[in-house]
Amino acid sequence: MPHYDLAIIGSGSGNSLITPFWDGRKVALVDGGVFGGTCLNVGCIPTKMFVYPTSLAAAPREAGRLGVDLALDKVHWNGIRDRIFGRIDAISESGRRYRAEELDHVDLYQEHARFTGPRTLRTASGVEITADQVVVAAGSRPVLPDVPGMGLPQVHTSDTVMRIDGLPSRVVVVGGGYIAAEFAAIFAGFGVRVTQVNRTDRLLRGHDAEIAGRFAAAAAARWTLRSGLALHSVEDNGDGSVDAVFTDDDGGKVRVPADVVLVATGRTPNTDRLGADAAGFDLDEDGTLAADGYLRVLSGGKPLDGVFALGDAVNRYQLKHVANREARVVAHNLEHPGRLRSIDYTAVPSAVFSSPQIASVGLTEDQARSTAAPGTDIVSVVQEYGSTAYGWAMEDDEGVVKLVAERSTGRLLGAHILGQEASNLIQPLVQAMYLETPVHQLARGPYWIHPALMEVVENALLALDVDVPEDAPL
Ligand SMILES: Cc1cc2nc3c(=O)[nH]c(=O)nc-3n(C[C@H](O)[C@H](O)[C@H](O)COP(=O)(O)OP(=O)(O)OC[C@H]3O[C@@H](n4cnc5c(N)ncnc54)[C@H](O)[C@@H]3O)c2cc1C
Ligand SMILES: NC(=O)c1ccc[n+]([C@@H]2O[C@H](COP(=O)([O-])OP(=O)(O)OC[C@H]3O[C@@H](n4cnc5c(N)ncnc54)[C@H](O)[C@@H]3O)[C@@H](O)[C@H]2O)c1
Repeated sequence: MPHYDLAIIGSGSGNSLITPFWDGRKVALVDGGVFGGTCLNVGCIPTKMFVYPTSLAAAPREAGRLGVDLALDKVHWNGIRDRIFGRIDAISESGRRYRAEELDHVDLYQEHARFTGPRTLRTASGVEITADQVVVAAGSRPVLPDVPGMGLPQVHTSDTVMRIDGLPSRVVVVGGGYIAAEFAAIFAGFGVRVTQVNRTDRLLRGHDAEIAGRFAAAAAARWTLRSGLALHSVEDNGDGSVDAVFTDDDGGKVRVPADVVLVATGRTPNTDRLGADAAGFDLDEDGTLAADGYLRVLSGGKPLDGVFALGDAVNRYQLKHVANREARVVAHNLEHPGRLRSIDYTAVPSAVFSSPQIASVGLTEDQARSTAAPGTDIVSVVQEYGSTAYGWAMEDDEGVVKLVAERSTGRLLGAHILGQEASNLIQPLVQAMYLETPVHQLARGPYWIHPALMEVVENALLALDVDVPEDAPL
């Protein structure tokens, strides 16, 4: 039975735990999937490598409004696909080889494993591994609704849809979350007839209602949006195409023909396939591992020494920058058991790389108003890109910055941006929330470059009706 100083399940964010500290110590890295995990192979990176070319393909529509006639000649899907995965597959393989073959102190087990005790694992081939310290970085996987037709070759999740052969003519996207929004934009930008179907009227739940509403209006101008329909089945038409069949609130059937159906109905943590019960690990209601602030896994409500978790297996954000931060905390705690550091989830931002983009941090307006202490005055503002010089240059009529703050203190509670470069424009607002910089100081202290698109953020801050102290910068 091989014994290790450290055993890690998951080569995604878990891979970064193998720092020089472990040179001369024994490490087991166990991954039953593709080396490098979700973000590299089937997540953030390949999706964004499709988002950029699709934004170029959508340029003629934008340019025409500005007096520049552009034409899209052809989208070489297979060429784009092969360029993207030519890079990614090579990175995954060289990472795998480095761990498997070039590091004497690391053993890579390329198989599924289950816990048989808190620090004991059994791999699929029957190897028993024990370790002084263990990290669960097992990630999450797509969930498919339990309806007929999910096994048809035309039905995909985000794990497979990026590798399909040839650009389909018609894609049905099922779901109203991040993945649905991003892939609907990718395919629509490439000229595919996209129908996005959501169960409820509300896309991007969890986002500020006004931003989600504006996004839905913008999306409906780019692809077909249907709501109030639940997936009933996918049926094979026998000619290579399928019908995605939905039921409406009255039980009526709606059929949408498609060449590809992308099911994007959420992801579930891989903790159910881990033997968490045998290990005695506590699970939260959503299936994530329960952990304390030091990211030690709980058992019977108490932290297990030397058993840590990170990423989608333990947090509800399901975001790579959160998994990366947790990995830094866990790496420190593994190396310094006497000086544990805790994770800080202050002001976690996120972005949806759709068309238009959305970026968000902090509370929605509804959350701010409903959680405010009695007597607290909440203020908000919506500033249009089109109200700034760069917005005029772009003839923008979609983009907005929405800010939510506390009037008396000028504390920024939430920021929500819809439009071009939203994922970049949000960053000074993330900094302000993290560093607790009041709105009047952020707006009036630093210079903001004129006439950059970022002026829309400056103007939103200036327009927020917060109390400004007399000695505030002018
Ligand atoms: C399509 C898509 C786009 C995304 N885009 C973004 C984005 O733009 N920005 C962003 O911040 N986030 C994005 N995400 C989310 C992000 O990819 C994840 O939050 C992140 O990759 C999670 O990392 P992780 O280390 O927790 O898990 P993973 O990277 O999933 O690693 C877990 C690994 O554990 C292995 N494993 C699991 N169980 C076992 C077991 N029992 N035995 C052996 N091995 C096991 C798996 O094979 C896997 O390789 C996206 C996700 C998807 C699906
Ligand atoms: N840019 C990013 O940061 C990014 C991009 C992609 C994914 N991700 C992460 O991956 C996670 C998973 O993404 P996702 O879009 O799959 O999940 P999600 O939770 O964002 O959305 C799931 C959607 O599916 C719908 N749904 C659920 N069950 C359904 C059913 N049976 N029938 C019809 N609709 C159903 C829900 O109403 C919801 O609209 C996200 O939480 C996100 O954190 C992040």
